[in-house]
Amino acid sequence: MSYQGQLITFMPNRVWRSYVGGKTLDYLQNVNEPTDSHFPEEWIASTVQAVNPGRESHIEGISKAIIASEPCDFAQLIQSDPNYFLGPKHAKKYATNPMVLVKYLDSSVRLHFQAHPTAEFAKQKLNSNSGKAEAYYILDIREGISDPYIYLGFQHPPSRENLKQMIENQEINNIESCFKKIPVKANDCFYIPGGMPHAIGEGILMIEVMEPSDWAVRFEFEKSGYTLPEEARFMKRGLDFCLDVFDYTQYTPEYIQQNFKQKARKIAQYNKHSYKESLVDAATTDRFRICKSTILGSVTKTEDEFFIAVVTKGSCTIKTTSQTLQLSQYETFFCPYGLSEFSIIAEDGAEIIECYPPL
Ligand SMILES: O=P(O)(O)OC[C@H]1O[C@](O)(CO)[C@@H](O)[C@@H]1O
Repeated sequence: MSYQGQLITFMPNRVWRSYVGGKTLDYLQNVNEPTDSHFPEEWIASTVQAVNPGRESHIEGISKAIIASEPCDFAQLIQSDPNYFLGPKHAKKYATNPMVLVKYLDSSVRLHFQAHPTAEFAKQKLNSNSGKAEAYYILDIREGISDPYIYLGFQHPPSRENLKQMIENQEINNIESCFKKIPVKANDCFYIPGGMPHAIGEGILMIEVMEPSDWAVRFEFEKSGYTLPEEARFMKRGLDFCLDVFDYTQYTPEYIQQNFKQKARKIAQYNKHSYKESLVDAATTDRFRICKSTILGSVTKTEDEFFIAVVTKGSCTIKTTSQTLQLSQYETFFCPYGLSEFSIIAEDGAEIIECYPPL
């Protein structure tokens, strides 16, 4: 088959969201007159369909792979050969679900406050195998943003009753004062467990890695002049049900920096200046893993699992037995399980973020 022995690349796959952004993604995708819009995200190698209440007629989220120069539904492609794409061990455990979702997220406004269920909550109460733990790898900050930040966990936790009242009355200033800004900069990586209330600040370009679901408790209803429909707020289950999703623990900013900001750990040395680091692994979560490969010169890479990759710095050429692929900064690819060895040449250096499923 024409996909064998090759890295998989994709058509652009922008997804509608209730907040705005995406101008940088427009620019990267050579769109005429880049502008911020309701398409602030690009879903990468995705087999997940977006849930956008009110837009059910638009089927979006699932990537189109490019196979023999033709677009091809990525979920169907994996279903046609899960042992090749995902590997027999993964396929036995998770069937055709890659179990990891990767996005570019490009915010021009602060996102609405939200919290996602843990996998345990999703299994017990939502009849779903996945919650939505997530991780952010910060790529860039827009010009003019002097204090890039995320909100992460309550620094001044409200009681459940108090939170309920603030949400019902949409007391956004009071909700915001439950948080302190957690500063972020390029190359930072944060882990956001299910249950943790959060909001991504304005002007941030990031790779977001998460469990493969679109579950969200959105507790701020209006953003950029758009009001979320009722069914987009509380997972169609009501506020009381959703108040159980929240982690009400008080986390100081120092605790967040020490415990949720990831520390890179070297796990392989390819040559003198080329190595692989782990950013998110079993020490942090059992939901997905993230690594970063830094390549200078020529390296032969052997992997015994599939991954979704983004070239975050520099550029490189990747050679397999049947393909030579030139990749520039911010280009992406999927490496199938069946492609166990390939070489990467990066004379001027490259960094690649690699996103892996749970073990
Ligand atoms: O509420 P919306 O418009 O679906 O946007 C939610 C976005 O926020 C995130 O959950 C990040 O916190 C993204 O994964 C998601 O796409």
